[in-house]
Amino acid sequence: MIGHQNMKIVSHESIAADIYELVLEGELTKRMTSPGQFVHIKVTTGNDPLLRRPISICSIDPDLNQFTMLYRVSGSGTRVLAERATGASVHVLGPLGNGFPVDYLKHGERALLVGGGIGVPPLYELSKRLTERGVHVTHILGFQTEKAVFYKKEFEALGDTYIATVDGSYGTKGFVTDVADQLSFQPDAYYTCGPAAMLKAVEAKFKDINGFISMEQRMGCGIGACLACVCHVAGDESNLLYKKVCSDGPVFKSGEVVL
Ligand SMILES: Cc1cc2nc3c(=O)[nH]c(=O)nc-3n(C[C@H](O)[C@H](O)[C@H](O)COP(=O)(O)OP(=O)(O)OC[C@H]3O[C@@H](n4cnc5c(N)ncnc54)[C@H](O)[C@@H]3O)c2cc1C
Ligand code: FES
Repeated sequence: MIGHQNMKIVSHESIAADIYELVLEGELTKRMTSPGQFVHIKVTTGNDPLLRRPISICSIDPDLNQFTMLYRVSGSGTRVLAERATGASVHVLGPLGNGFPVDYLKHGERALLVGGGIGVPPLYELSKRLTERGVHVTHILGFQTEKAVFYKKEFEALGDTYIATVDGSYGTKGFVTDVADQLSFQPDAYYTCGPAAMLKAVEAKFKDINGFISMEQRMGCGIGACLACVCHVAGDESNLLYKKVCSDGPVFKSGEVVL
């Protein structure tokens, strides 16, 4: 159920080029149950910027009432967020949207998790949940360059982890699909989050396998009221049917929406 709360910053640090790890504490954490959901953050106590920023839930620790987000500084809102110090609080609305279906796969089955850049974070909590169920996970994580790589060790602790960088400075040179071409097994399902071009390529590559795709779209309200985030339903020739990424997604079945 959606709630909102001023949550305390218990840790906030830079972990890669322009990438920050932010740990927040508060009772709202107890409502965070599904990996792939996101929160809508008010980055300051004032009105500039006015709009909240959607950020994925990366990891949940219900015992400590804490959850972790990873974000990239890309514009005015995330720049302000990066200046918030440990001990301060930020107002959080969430958890929002529908996450990845963890129970789709059974014990002993194989999941392929494919993340690109700032689409990697929600796959971490997902991977934890899948491994807890006895699902074998393989991760393919794509970044621009070595300095942008994050959470490699964390993913390696859960399953085989392959890194691709566009400039070849770390891991395989190229895209996540270049690594996927070399896989020696066929996954029972795939889960993916990242830039639209990557999602399209992954969906095309695994067209015979069921997959779950988390979309990133510019958002306003985050709760299904403003229509800022709509995307078209696949196969709808009238082009009149749409889904709201914030409340119908952000996770959709492969082939469900136009990427
Ligand atoms: C469901 C979801 C999960 C996301 N998870 C993460 C995450 O875990 N880590 C992370 O770094 N980023 C994530 N993003 C992208 C993140 O929301 C944007 O990078 C961020 O809002 C940019 O804000 P800004 O102030 O830096 O940029 P600005 O360009 O100043 O933002 C201006 C406006 O555009 C919106 N906006 C800009 N870029 C995006 C974008 N790519 N997606 C959605 N809205 C955008 C902002 O929310 C704001 O309303 C996610 C987006 C969505 C939709
Ligand atoms: S952001 Fe308002 S409807 Fe999705």
